[in-house]
Amino acid sequence: MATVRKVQPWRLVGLASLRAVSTSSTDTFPKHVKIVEVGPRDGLQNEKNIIPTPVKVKLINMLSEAGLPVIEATSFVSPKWVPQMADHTEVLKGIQKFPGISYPVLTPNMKGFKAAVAAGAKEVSVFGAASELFTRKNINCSIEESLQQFEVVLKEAQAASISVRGYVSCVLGCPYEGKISPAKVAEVSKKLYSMGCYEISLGDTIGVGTPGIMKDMLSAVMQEVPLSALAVHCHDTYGQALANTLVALQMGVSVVDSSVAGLGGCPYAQGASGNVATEDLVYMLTGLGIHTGVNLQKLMEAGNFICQALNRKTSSKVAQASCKL
Ligand SMILES: CC(C)(COP(=O)([O-])OP(=O)([O-])OC[C@H]1O[C@@H](n2cnc3c(N)ncnc32)[C@H](O)[C@@H]1OP(=O)([O-])[O-])[C@@H](O)C(=O)NCCC(=O)NCCSC(=O)C[C@@](C)(O)CC(=O)[O-]
Repeated sequence: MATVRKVQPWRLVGLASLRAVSTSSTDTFPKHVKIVEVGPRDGLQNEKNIIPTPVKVKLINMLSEAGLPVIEATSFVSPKWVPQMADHTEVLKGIQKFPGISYPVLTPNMKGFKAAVAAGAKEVSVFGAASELFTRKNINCSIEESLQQFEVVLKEAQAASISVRGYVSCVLGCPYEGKISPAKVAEVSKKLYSMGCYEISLGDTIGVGTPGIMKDMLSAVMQEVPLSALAVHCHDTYGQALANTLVALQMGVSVVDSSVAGLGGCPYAQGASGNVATEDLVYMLTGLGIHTGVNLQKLMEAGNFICQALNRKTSSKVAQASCKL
């Protein structure tokens, strides 16, 4: 197993000087980007060995210290389907809730929603897909049935003043169906938005997309859902996540999902690697002069902590570089 070197503050001096390298053509980018940190959920859900609950709680607390505005904490899904998330209640109850930070959790149905609310959730996410086969593999129903379940969750959530985010997976390709049409992504996104999801996160679940396809897909979705309600969620399987995210930013998207240390994958999308690393995203945004409110050094400490706990090398290029500088 790789040894994870500790991030030394002096190494960040090198990073700070690199940050001066910025582009002059930043006019089309948003001034501020909201980062949705999905590491504790998307990042850890696929880990084979059960991670002790205190490690998950400490990771989330460290990410809060780093200033991430949204940290997806866990999933209220079936423990038979995703054993790693079975400690959802303990995690959500155990973390320190920082003022101004949201800690959403995944809830596929009413059973998950009720358990999440009982554990103190103030925000939840429903998760659909633009692919019939992926929906079947992931949540054991058709797209239509999934939307019917989500509608019930949304009604209950609205009555309880709980915000709901909606995911659409497989927006740039599906592990079972291959190509997915932008029109299908737009259709599912529109339905989730019309039901009351305040934000739609568009997931390149298996990281197969390239910038041109991202542009076509976003152009179609933007006809149906306001730009201000869109987020992108790019996995980095083919090394395209930052490039795809950059295109989305150029098109005006200002919410980006990412995972500390680039951890992750989906149990129902074999071979998919983690999301774009939050460290790499923050580094790029800082270079573009885009504000995130995230402290890169504290973020790298959180990445270092979880990589040590998992006995694994970080997938963040920025964290790797900072250890070499
Ligand atoms: C949706 C189900 C539950 C349907 O699973 P099912 O087997 O069709 O459900 P069921 O209603 O027949 O229930 C089966 C058992 O699960 C229980 N159950 C039922 N619901 C719950 C619940 N909420 N929490 C806890 N337990 C639950 C239920 O009580 C029952 O227990 P039993 O009677 O056998 O003891 C299942 O398919 C499931 O849990 N799927 C989760 C899959 C998952 O978490 N995937 C990863 C997240 S999605 C993702 O990573 C993509 C994303 C979001 O990151 C974006 C991207 O990258 O594209």
